[in-house]
Amino acid sequence: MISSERMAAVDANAAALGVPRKQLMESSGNAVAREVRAASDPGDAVALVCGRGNNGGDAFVAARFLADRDVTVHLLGRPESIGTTIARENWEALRAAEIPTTIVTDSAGVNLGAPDVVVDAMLGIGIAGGLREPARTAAEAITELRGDADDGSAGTTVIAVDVPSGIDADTGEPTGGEAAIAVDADRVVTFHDAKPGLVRLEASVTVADIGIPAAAERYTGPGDLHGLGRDPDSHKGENGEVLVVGGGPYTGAPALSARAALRAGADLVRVACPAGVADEVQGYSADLIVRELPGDALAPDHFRRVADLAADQDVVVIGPGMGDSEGSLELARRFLADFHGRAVVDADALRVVPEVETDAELICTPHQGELRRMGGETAADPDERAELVRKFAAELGHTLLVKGRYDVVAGRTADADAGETWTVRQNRTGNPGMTVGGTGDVLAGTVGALAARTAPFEAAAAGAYVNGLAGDSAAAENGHGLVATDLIDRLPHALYDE
Ligand SMILES: NC(=O)C1=CN([C@@H]2O[C@H](COP(=O)(O)OP(=O)(O)OC[C@H]3O[C@@H](n4cnc5c(N)ncnc54)[C@H](O)[C@@H]3O)[C@@H](O)[C@H]2O)[C@@H](O)CC1
Ligand SMILES: [K+]
Repeated sequence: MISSERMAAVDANAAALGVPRKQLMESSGNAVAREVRAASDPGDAVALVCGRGNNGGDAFVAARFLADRDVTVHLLGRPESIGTTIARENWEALRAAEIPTTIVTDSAGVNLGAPDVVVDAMLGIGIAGGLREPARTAAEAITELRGDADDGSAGTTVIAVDVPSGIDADTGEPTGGEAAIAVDADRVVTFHDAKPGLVRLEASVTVADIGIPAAAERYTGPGDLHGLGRDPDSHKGENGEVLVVGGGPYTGAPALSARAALRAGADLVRVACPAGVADEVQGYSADLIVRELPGDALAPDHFRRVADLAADQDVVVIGPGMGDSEGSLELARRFLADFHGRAVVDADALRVVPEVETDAELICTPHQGELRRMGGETAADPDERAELVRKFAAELGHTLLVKGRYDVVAGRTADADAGETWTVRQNRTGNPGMTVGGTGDVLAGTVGALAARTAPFEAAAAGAYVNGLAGDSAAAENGHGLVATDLIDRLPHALYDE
């Protein structure tokens, strides 16, 4: 089962793996043609009713695969207004092949004749709101042709491409509201994986394999960055306020996390650190806002102050550079037990996570050694390791990002029917040069900034991906001599250039 949002991400990941959408469209169209063939005989009349997006594009391809049927392609809208290059190219291929087409510019122009089969390729997962004209009138015409399937009359068979037009693939409900018009299909050919909304329809559903490599789902890719876009009208603070709690024995770590959070797009980042190191932390960058806690190390009596500072933050990053003194660990314990928000837990703070009962949503970012210390297991085989991490995340009830040559990210994803499920994804970006100190602090800050804008699992997956990309770009310039600060400056590029 896959949501339309995830489907779009997987599609982008497939393109990055060298399987572009036009290739997928060829497979989708072929699958639609197979379904038409199964529902008709040679010579039968087939009307393909097409919108101007890629859903229509699938049917343009299907028409080429139906040479022995009497096909007519009805385009709803002017050819110049076809919205995507690949759909337009397939439209032009139809014209060049002299396959019969008609152009329907308004509702009065809807005339589907009396076909044996109608292919509904008006709208797929790109629909917004209720069906607009002329799609609305065409949907009514399709319903009329289909007749009352229950009375046994041999009406026209209606085959929907991906999802019946006017239906939300995620919910199965009409996109224009309960009473809105949508196509009633006999069959649906959907692509790659079942969609949650389709199981609620009466239509029979075929899931067609269109050649999306399993790696497009198993590994993070550019699609995992969807949904992180900033709203151009947003105000200061709306793109995230992050509090980094750390420092004491080390000063660089909290500063690296905080600067990474800024570069990953957070608007305001504060560092709460012991007063004894505050000047040094501040000295790394004028961009940082430093809040001092009395003494030289994080301690239990900082609890109230840290909780107050955290109260109005989107995300807290706790752990970088705090060390493992009992007092500092006790502060982490108390803070996490009391906290209700979202936090990235890194470095020495990780070891308290299994001991703490909390309502907070945690994203834990251990390396293999820290994972073991938390009670998690690891394995040499990547898939086995991924499954162990998935199970451990479910057991902890928190998102895990386990760093390694392939990072493993496991977390909760919502599934309308199954309730919550725990999913795992791996990340292949990054390189051996990143074993240098500080890259983990950069990752924690990056994930912190992203977790202010998207759900924990998505933030962890996207963070691992961009951190590795930034590392690869740093390695391209500095080889194995790369340092953690090289990554920070490359984060915006990794996140926002496609
Ligand atoms: N991996 C994927 O996601 C794949 C998707 N494919 C196809 O691509 C489809 C999605 O394509 P698109 O994203 O181009 O979107 P659609 O083709 O579903 O719809 C976009 C078009 O519909 C118009 N539109 C939107 N809402 C409307 C409304 N309420 N009334 C009338 N017109 C409306 C838009 O202006 C645009 O022209 C899928 O459903 C599937 O059929 C396949 O080609 C292959 C792989
Ligand atoms: K459709």
